[in-house]
Amino acid sequence: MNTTHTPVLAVTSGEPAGVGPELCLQLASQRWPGRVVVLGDTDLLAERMAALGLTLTLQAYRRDTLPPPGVLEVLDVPLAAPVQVGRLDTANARPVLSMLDRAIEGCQSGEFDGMVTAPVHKGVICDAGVPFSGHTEYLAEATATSRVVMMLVGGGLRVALVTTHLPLSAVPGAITPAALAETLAILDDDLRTRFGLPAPRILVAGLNPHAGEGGHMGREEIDVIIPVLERLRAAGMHLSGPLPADTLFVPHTLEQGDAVLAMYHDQGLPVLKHASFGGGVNVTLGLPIIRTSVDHGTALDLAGTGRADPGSLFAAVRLAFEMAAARAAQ
Ligand SMILES: NC(=O)C1=CN([C@@H]2O[C@H](COP(=O)(O)OP(=O)(O)OC[C@H]3O[C@@H](n4cnc5c(N)ncnc54)[C@H](O)[C@@H]3O)[C@@H](O)[C@H]2O)C=CC1
Ligand SMILES: NCC(=O)COP(=O)(O)O
Repeated sequence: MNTTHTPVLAVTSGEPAGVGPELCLQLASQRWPGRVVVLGDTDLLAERMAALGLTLTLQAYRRDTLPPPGVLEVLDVPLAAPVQVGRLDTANARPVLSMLDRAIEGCQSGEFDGMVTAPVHKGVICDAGVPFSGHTEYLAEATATSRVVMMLVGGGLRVALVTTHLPLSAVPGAITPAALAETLAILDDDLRTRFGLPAPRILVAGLNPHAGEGGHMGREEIDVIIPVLERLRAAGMHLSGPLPADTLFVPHTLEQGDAVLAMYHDQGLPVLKHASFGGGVNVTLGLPIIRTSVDHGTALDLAGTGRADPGSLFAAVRLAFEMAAARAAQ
């Protein structure tokens, strides 16, 4: 690793009416192995700080000026409309996307070593007229990456998904041989290169109850999943499955793998969140840049109360620094 380089992370503060801004303020309470730059509206952050009785110093981010210890660096991304805590406003949807654009641009140019995202509200961005299904898909498009993989880490588990934010009715059609093979290739590669596992063992879930029960409860296992797994095993990957998803998560089975590949969002994430909510991290694999995120949403019900748990954001920042260090060491 280049010892003279101080790693810099961009942290987008997300939906301004939600808990993101106040969680970002709490980043100043921790010591980090590099610079943490919060992207958001400076006035809103100052307002939220005063409302919660927090005493810390906000300082405008300047790329070439190291901040004194203990201050929170802010890269100002002004909002379009005043914010009422807990109340969504479509007027602020585009500034929320501008935070992402600025962070992505900074990661691509080398200004930032990675980005960490506080939660956005997908619905209000769509209501503002911008089709948006999640950071994961937005980042893939913005970086011209044809496939990325969502993986959540926490509670001793790593759970990746073949499909992300699509209606349940569209899931079977999206489990194609290409989608499954590309997802496994990205997962296998990132577990080796970014998570230090030289021969990752992946537990692959079936799609249907009991992994299709020999074709009596669905044919996706026979028609798609088994042939892909056989092909990739022959190519050297360590894959188990397709395993019935209801028993895949029992301790005895989990011990036999380093990561789980679930077929869809609500097959994998409820288990992960049950095991780790408040301390889990969402990582986007397969991107040319480093991106981690919290495991929770905008929590509009908690915004402005100071009761939101910052544990997941802290874990996301920690992991992004670790990934940046691993990349620098390669
Ligand atoms: N990374 C992201 O940008 C994510 C965004 N979302 C978005 O957030 C919005 C709201 O989603 P919901 O399903 O309501 O999930 P949510 O995570 O916002 O809330 C679910 C429950 O968890 C609680 N909670 C959330 N964060 C917490 C924290 N830090 N500390 C303590 N309690 C916390 C909330 O108060 C609520 O009771 C949706 O638009 C969704 O798409 C959801 C997940 C991730
Ligand atoms: N359930 C995870 C989630 O919704 C986060 O998605 P993304 O915004 O990280 O794509």
